[in-house]
Amino acid sequence: MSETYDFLFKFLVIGSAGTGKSCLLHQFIENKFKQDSNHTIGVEFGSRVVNVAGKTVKLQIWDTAGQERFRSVTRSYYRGAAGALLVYDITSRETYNALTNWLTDARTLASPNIVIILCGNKKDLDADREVTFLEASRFAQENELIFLETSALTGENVEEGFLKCARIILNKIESGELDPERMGSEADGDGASPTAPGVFWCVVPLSADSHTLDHLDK
Ligand SMILES: Nc1nc2c(ncn2[C@@H]2O[C@H](COP(=O)(O)OP(=O)(O)OP(=O)(O)O)[C@@H](O)[C@H]2O)c(=O)[nH]1
Repeated sequence: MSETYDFLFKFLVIGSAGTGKSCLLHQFIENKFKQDSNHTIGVEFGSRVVNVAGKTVKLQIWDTAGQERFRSVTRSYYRGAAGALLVYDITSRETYNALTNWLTDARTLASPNIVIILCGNKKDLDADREVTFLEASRFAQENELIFLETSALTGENVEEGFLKCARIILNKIESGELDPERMGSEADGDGASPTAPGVFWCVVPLSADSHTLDHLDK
């Protein structure tokens, strides 16, 4: 089925294993919690068309495996991403401590201008919290990230995270701070323009249906 949209944004979901990346994507696409989520092998993919500030935006979202052994594979999917959800688990300091490495990867392999939303996931498990809201807010401020605590289980702030990211990218395009053509060329690394007018940083197939979850490398 054909669909029309004004912009196409490639998004990444990155962060350590077990933080809830696949569940966040599933909640955003399917509007429900993914029971029995297994470790992602390589990369999974989902897309959804949303309305942001009067524009139709197709989000193509790449959910990457957090396990170290897949790092070289997942890194190859960063190119051309306009936005990212950087996820840690509020009940695991280890996943919080790994954020700097993930951030470096996103800014070097995708783009220094990539818009990143920091998600402290599993907000529903407040009793087991190892990372305070305040320290993560400070980290976000120091690293120019937008910060939200989310719960893929209850759905709290999940929609907000993806939509906020899309809105910021759109604002930057409309204010001229981001130039889709120029950034697309840089991100693609081959000097080519985006494939169609209004398609921003498109390096992914255009044929995927909206509201689907496709499994790659599985
Ligand atoms: N309580 C709670 N559990 C969650 C939440 N999100 C995910 N989980 C659980 O956390 C575990 C890991 O979730 P996944 O979504 O598979 O984690 P991931 O980050 O995709 O993991 P990798 O694919 O290995 O990188 C699963 O047991 C989920 O049920 C949440 O918001 N709250």
